Amino acid sequence: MPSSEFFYHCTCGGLLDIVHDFRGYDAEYLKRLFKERLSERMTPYASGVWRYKELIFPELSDEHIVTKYEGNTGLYASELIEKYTGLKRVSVKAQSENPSGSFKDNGMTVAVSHGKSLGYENFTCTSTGNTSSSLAMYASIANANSYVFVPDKDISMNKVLQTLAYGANVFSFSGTYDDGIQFLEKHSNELGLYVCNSINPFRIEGQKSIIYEIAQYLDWELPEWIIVPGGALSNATALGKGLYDLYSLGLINKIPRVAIVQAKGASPFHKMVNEEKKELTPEPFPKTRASALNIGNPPSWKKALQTLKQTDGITISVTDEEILDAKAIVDKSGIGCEPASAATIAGLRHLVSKQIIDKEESALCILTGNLLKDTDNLRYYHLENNPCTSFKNTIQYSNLTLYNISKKIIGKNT
Ligand SMILES: Cc1ncc(COP(=O)(O)O)c(C=O)c1O
Ligand SMILES: N[C@@H](CCOP(=O)(O)O)C(=O)O
Repeated sequence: MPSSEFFYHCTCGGLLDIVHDFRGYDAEYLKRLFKERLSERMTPYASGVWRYKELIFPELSDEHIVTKYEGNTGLYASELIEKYTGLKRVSVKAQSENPSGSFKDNGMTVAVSHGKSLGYENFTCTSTGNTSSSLAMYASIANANSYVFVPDKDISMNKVLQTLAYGANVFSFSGTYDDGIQFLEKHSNELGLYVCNSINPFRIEGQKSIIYEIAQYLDWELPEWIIVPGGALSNATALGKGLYDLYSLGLINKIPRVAIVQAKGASPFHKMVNEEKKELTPEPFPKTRASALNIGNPPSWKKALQTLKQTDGITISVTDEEILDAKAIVDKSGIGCEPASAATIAGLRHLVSKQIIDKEESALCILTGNLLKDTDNLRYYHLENNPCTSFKNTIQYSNLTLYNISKKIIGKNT
């Protein structure tokens, strides 16, 4: 039995937020501490999240930390991406290299550690597949149970299989992520389940580490723009909060501008900002091939609005075609990502072409999920959509035909 029940909402109905007292922290001391911890091995501080424990969850005793040394992901530049976006100074942070293959691990390690510290043994989430894979992985590491609720359509089966493989109990339901959240908000406490969706403020605290790690890697000087995809808006929320921490602690001296990119078919936040509305109108039937962004009622929209205010940020939406074309570029660059992540590259290309981002400025895109998370879209883009690479035909070629065809194609490319 948990020692105390955990609630996610304030009595006003809004989501809870965690406020730290950073008084007494010195920027130079923190920089030294975080640098020293880069050489840690097999202690919680070897994690790219817990390295920054003082800024995330200082009160937690180390024995409660459930970690898989998440974070510590690559920061890359690519000529292909530079050409595609039209920006000379662009880099990508590959959260896709996290242990379960998505940025969710940065937040999940903190949420599961917190739940365990309260004595919970039963964890839950609703998910389009990445949150559930991440939760299932950490719950198993913690010898706990996970119960996850996934929509019965428009999500990637690879992610559901990954979730099952890690040992979760999976319930599929008819509806979207938004319906799943409503269900958990109503029933989780009664069922004794600890919710690991991003309505849980500990998820947001953990996800702040993404921007901490980027800042530390870049010697505390950030690019002019940071671009994130927007679904439930947890990433955008954590980014704004993390940037504010870094700035108020004196670890950076300038806050970059944030651009949040939504998929056109699931863009209620962008619409609200664009139409200068005060309240978000939920999209009842969100629909995008970037299934991780298939969210019509993002729980964290108020917090994400705060990010826009604090960073002089902007929003944009991009079509599925733009997302898949941008994804093909990221994949071909050798970095790779799932469609939702590529929304950032598609968005950046748009912003540069509209001169909202100047060609001389610098930008960093956060790639949120791994290339292999969604093979349906790979099949659609590279096989179904492209007669040249139809495996059905290739297998039927005789050796001689194959030799002649490949010689022709290779000759054209060299
Ligand atoms: C791979 C991936 N990218 C982007 C997102 C959107 O992030 P957020 O919901 O924090 O806006 C998600 C899921 O939420 C995701 O799984
Ligand atoms: N893409 C997400 C949906 C948002 O989930 P949350 O963790 O922010 O609640 C997923 O993978 O489920």
